[in-house]
Amino acid sequence: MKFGIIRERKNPPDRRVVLSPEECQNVLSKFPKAEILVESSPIRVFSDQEYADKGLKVVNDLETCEVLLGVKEVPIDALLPNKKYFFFSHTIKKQPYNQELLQAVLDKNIELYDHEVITNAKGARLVAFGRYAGIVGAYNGFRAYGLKYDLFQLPKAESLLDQQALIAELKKIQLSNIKILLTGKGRVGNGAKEMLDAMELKKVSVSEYLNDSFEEPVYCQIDASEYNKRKDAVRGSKADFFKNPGEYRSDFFRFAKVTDFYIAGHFYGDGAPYLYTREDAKQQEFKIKVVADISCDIDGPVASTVRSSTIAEPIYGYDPQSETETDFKNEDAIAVMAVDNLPCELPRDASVGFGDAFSKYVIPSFFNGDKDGILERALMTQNGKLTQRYTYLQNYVDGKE
Ligand SMILES: NC(=O)c1ccc[n+]([C@@H]2O[C@H](COP(=O)([O-])OP(=O)(O)OC[C@H]3O[C@@H](n4cnc5c(N)ncnc54)[C@H](O)[C@@H]3O)[C@@H](O)[C@H]2O)c1
Repeated sequence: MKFGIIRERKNPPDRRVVLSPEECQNVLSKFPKAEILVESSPIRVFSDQEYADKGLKVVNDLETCEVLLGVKEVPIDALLPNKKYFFFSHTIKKQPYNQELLQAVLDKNIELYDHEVITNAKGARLVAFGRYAGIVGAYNGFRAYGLKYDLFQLPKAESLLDQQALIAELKKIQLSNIKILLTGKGRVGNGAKEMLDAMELKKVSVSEYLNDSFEEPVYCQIDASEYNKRKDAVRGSKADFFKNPGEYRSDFFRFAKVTDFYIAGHFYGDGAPYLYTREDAKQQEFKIKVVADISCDIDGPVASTVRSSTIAEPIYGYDPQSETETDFKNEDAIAVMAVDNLPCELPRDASVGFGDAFSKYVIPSFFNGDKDGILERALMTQNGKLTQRYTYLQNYVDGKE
């Protein structure tokens, strides 16, 4: 089986890669029937030379490969017909901007495996960049906090080598006894938690967070059952909330009243209540003044996120009273960090972590007859048609929605 590591071609340039030079070596040593070619790239976080140094062939043409591995969407004119491709196609939610891409995939008889739908039998995702979004998002949030109050100036994450370098910077800062709230206990939430723990911040329970005062900065990590409650006052649960989000209302305001810096790392499901609305943010008691919104749902559950921001310009201000954007340093402004491609700021670590999971869960499937069904579940297109699991995209492909 011949794999090809493709060059990323999307703009702005993405420096990440599915398999690092070391991970390629691991794959080759574990699977004697595997071959890997690497398409030359001037922007990849690992240089052509780093691959060559590990004995890999760096080429300009992947025509002889059967399986092509990439991260971001492949531009239509760069798609090679009749190949198996892995990348994030951003089509499973019928995203309008990638409708033509999915049509082209079908026209070119490509077998598309989307990273987002690589799952185990229970439906849990197996390969993702979320942890790195959490790591960078928490860091960027502290950076925003320092800039808003002119307390300290952290360098941009993208200028630092890896997670350890980010942690080293965070350890230098002095914080007063602020309260930091973190929502989400999945990949993103726990990535952010890694950073808070590395800073040796004290973790407190919900009741301590809401009721007590501290002599040092503290944080509290909460999940859906803590920031939502059932409308009928019956005791709810996370599982019940996932099933019946419409039966719940937000219970976030009690946290908003005591929080200085909020890190949003939850998933927001359709039909769930907003954590805080524009009205909530207008209230005198609403205390939050810095938000690192890693979840980054626009104009929705975290109302101050009126747009996403960019790695180049990561912070903007939201004025709750006028509901408009303003200078984030203004006294009444909420400083918002809502970068939607955070893992790109830590391309080396993100690629290593992603590749580790990819070679553990996906590569073996090519050599064991896909005994766990991983390839079968992730395969979206075959023989110029959507596979059974993805026929719900037919109207989208036909241009009817
Ligand atoms: N800004 C970025 O660059 C970036 C990068 C990656 C992911 N994200 C976003 O971060 C969010 C979290 O991603 P993740 O990988 O941590 O997800 P995850 O599935 O690993 O964790 C989701 C968390 O949200 C909670 N949750 C609340 N309501 C939920 C619901 N209805 N369904 C499922 N979970 C629910 C879960 O309990 C859990 O704590 C997603 O919205 C994702 O799009 C942003």
